[in-house]
Amino acid sequence: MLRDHVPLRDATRQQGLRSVFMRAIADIGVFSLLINILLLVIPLYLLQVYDRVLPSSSIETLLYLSAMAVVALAFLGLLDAVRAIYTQRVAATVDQKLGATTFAVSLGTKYAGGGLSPLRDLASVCAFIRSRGVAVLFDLPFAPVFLALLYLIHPVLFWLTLAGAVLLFLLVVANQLAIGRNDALSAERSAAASQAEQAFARNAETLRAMGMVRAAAEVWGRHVAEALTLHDRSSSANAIFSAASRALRMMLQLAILGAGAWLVLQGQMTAGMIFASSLVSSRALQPLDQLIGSWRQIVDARRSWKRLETALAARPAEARKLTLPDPSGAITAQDLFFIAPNASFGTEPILKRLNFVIGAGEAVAIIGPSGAGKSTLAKLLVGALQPTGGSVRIDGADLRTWDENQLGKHIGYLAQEVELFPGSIAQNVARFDPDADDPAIVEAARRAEAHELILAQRDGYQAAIGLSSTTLSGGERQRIGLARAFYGNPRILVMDEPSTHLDGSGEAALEAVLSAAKAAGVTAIVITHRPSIAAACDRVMLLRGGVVEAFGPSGDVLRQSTAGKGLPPQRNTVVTGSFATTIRGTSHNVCFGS
Ligand SMILES: Nc1ncnc2c1ncn2[C@@H]1O[C@H](COP(=O)(O)OP(=O)(O)OP(=O)(O)O)[C@@H](O)[C@H]1O
Repeated sequence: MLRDHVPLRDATRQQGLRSVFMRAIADIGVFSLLINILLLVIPLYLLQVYDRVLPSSSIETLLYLSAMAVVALAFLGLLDAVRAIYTQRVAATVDQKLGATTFAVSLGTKYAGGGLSPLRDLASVCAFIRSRGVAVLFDLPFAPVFLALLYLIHPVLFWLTLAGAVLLFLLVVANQLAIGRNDALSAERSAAASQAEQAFARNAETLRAMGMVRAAAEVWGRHVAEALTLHDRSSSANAIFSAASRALRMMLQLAILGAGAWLVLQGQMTAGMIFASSLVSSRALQPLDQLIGSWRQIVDARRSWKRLETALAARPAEARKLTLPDPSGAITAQDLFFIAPNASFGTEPILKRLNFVIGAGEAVAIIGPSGAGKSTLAKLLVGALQPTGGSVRIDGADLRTWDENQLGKHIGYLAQEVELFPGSIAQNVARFDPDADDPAIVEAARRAEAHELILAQRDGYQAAIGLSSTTLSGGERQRIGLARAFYGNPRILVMDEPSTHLDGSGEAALEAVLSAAKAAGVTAIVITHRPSIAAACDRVMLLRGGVVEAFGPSGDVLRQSTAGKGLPPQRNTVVTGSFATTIRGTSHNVCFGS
């Protein structure tokens, strides 16, 4: 569970991980050293049996040697198991230390993995740490030690094995060249397939209703097919190189045996040395051979780690922020400027140097045509987006200087698309606060006029919301989202089109909500296309093309917007009641529309 993870603000987090790695490298290094020493047991045993036991026909020596070898091999097995368990623990520690931060990074907007989740990268790194690949890397430095031993047995055997090692190394390089690019492309295509799958699954009903299932399957299938083709290509190459390296190793073993026999015939070696050197030579080459088998996993893990490290490093430093006095709710925008983070050069900014002040306890409606930047402004005001330039200040303090956990409790935000999360309705209303008390949940629901509709659900407040929360209607979701925004009596309430799904009574309820908020001194900002809701506010801000075109008492601004005073000529507008309504996508003028 997240709560078991180290808190995000632990300043020593990265340092802690480094010390875990250093300690793990030292400990696994010691285990590997002992394991590799014990790997010499069988060659030594053979040497002793051939060169001592057989010439002396001593059963006693044989039994004694065998007992020693069995004990040593049991110890080897134990060490191998301990090393494997230890690496599992290291993986669990990495997961625990980075889990919460990685989760927070995954909530960020853009990730270098191009669709890959940082959590998937963390999982891939941890899977690698748990795998045999780590043991291979730790065994690799002992290969030269085995080579040196061979030199002591006979230089010819050493040169022969060294030549084999060079050939195996060339195979490792060729293997990487053959599969490296394919693997990267295959990962990209898999990510695209999984993105498409998630998007299609979220909108399965639309796909079915409009007969798009086959077309969607084709789009998804294309990505999967490309990924599989690339994966198959690199897997085939990897299989060929693995087989070639195994064959090469066996041939080398044969060559060592042959060369050993020749050296015995020349009187330069004993018979026992033939078998001992064959085993030592195979130990020297084994890590290189295994390296080819584990290569893809090593490369994947390295790539994942690099991406993760970059993303974690790019996270703003989390120095402890001073707890400021609770906000009264005054908002100031200073030269507020926003351009989409991934925008190409020359792209028009979404918001262009906005300057305004909203007093504590004021109710402000933001109106404007589609694409004016209203939702973007709402996100900037609640800190969901960071401004490209300028600042948003709450009670005079830049949003960036507030402790987000402290400020978050005083902000209620209802996004345009209300998403509820898996859990009960009560948990959703209480923002998953583990210490939430029931009266506060009910109070928030009542203020959002959601209490009755929640009670009408089969399990009331305990009703479970699934992954897609489709059992609730759009209006029900919106009211529960509103209750969530009200939870904890926030000082600032930002609602992005809260009336989208509301019927006439819902709209009246929303007006009542606004009046109640005003009476409680809450700063309420509401983005709306409904004239009655805008009229219920103290002031109205008319936003168009990323600039504030008018900001004043609601009556004045609403009159100005309906009269089209000072605005470009109207096109395709429909007059409803006393207000002109935008037909989306065609009008450039009037503010109210569906
Ligand atoms: N992440 C983004 N990347 C690129 N462009 C964006 C991004 N977010 C918003 N935009 C663009 O910024 C403009 C303003 O969007 P925004 O959602 O703020 O408008 P809006 O006034 O709330 O519109 P509506 O009334 O339709 O909800 C739009 O043209 C939109 O395409």
